[in-house]
Amino acid sequence: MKAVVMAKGMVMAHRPLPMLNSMFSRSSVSFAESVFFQGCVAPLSTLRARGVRIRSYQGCSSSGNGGGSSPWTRRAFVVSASSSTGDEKQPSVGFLGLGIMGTAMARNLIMAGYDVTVWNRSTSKCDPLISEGAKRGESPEQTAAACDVTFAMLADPAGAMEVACGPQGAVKGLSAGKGYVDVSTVDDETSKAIAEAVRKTGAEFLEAPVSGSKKPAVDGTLIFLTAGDKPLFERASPMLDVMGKSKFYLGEVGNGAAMKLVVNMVMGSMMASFSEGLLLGAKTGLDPKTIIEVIGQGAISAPMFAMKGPSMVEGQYPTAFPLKHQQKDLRLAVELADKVGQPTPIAAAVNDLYAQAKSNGLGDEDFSAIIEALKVNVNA
Ligand SMILES: NC(=O)C1=CN([C@@H]2O[C@H](COP(=O)(O)OP(=O)(O)OC[C@H]3O[C@@H](n4cnc5c(N)ncnc54)[C@H](OP(=O)(O)O)[C@@H]3O)[C@@H](O)[C@H]2O)C=CC1
Ligand SMILES: O=CCCC(=O)O
Repeated sequence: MKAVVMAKGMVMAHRPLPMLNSMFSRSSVSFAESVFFQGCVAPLSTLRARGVRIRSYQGCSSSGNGGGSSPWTRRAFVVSASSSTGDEKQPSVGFLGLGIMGTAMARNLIMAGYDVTVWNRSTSKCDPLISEGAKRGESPEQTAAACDVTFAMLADPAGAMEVACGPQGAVKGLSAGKGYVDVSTVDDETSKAIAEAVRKTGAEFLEAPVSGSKKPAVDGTLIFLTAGDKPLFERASPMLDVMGKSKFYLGEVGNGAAMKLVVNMVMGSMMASFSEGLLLGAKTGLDPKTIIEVIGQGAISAPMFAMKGPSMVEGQYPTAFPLKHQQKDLRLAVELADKVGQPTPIAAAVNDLYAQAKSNGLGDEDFSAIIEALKVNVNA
């Protein structure tokens, strides 16, 4: 099967798909970059007119290979030539909520050639994506009415409910044949309430919270934890593949939310424990950089420690995952545990710590700033 490699909306090379998959493995980025700089064959509009359709996406980071730093030059798409009739129309996509995650995810859909309409409460956040080819949605209702499938990436349960079911909510624009995919991290009850409202319109619902933070969102390597209407899962899969590296279908609505809360409950505790370790070691005179190195070589090594540790030692917390959202997830996890009767004393204690950090003004910092709350406690 022949396929097409594209970057920045331009065709770069035609190769058999298995060859492309190996060429564009994460270790062969330099080839992607050289292909990018050497050739372009046809613009995306020509491909669309010919019925070419995106099949999958490889997030090729150029870092360390001397490539450009612009997100436009850091990736390539693999698209398959469509059937000779080219009769499968690409769905139009709505994206509601352009925060840290939503902006990067919507951008990947635009770059993959989808017809994307974006909406955000603070409208100025739409502007960069509009200049990259998106249409401006007037409201969640109008966006959902205009699109085949609409994604929502909101801060919390209240935001997700407002955007789906509020006065100008997406539900008012939905009808049979459309789909609503909520990728926000919320609790199962919120997700079920949105599912019910969506399904009453005849549209389909999928919850699809993501594991992975700002960089995986930029690189298109998120992990989708989906549940809900299977036909919508199948219909949305090409879009999920553009934004992510894998996807799990977990059955009934609520299971995706629960999976996401389990992941983030563990993550919040890990970060708090790592912070305690760094501070304890430093108090005893150990070099924190050596602590990070030792941890990185053993059984408790984690990409998160390697990635965040060095900046934590410098007292820097560039926001990828805001601390206020980590606290929200711990709170929701503890509430879920309470509902199903599972003791989670560690998560409950860690939730209190994050809540305290949030009330001390750290909410908009990265969640790794939790170490600051422990410095305050220790010195108090
Ligand atoms: N950052 C991360 O690493 C990850 C985050 N998540 C989850 O994804 C979701 C989004 O996270 P992130 O992008 O980081 O968050 P941000 O805080 O950057 O963005 C939040 C978005 O929600 C919107 N919003 C909040 N409340 C409302 C409301 N009442 N009505 C309409 N819009 C609202 C904001 O609009 P406005 O711009 O107007 O404020 C903004 O678009 C959260 O549920 C988070 O837990 C999941 C995985 C990773
Ligand atoms: O929810 C935020 C980050 C989650 C993750 O990195 O898996």
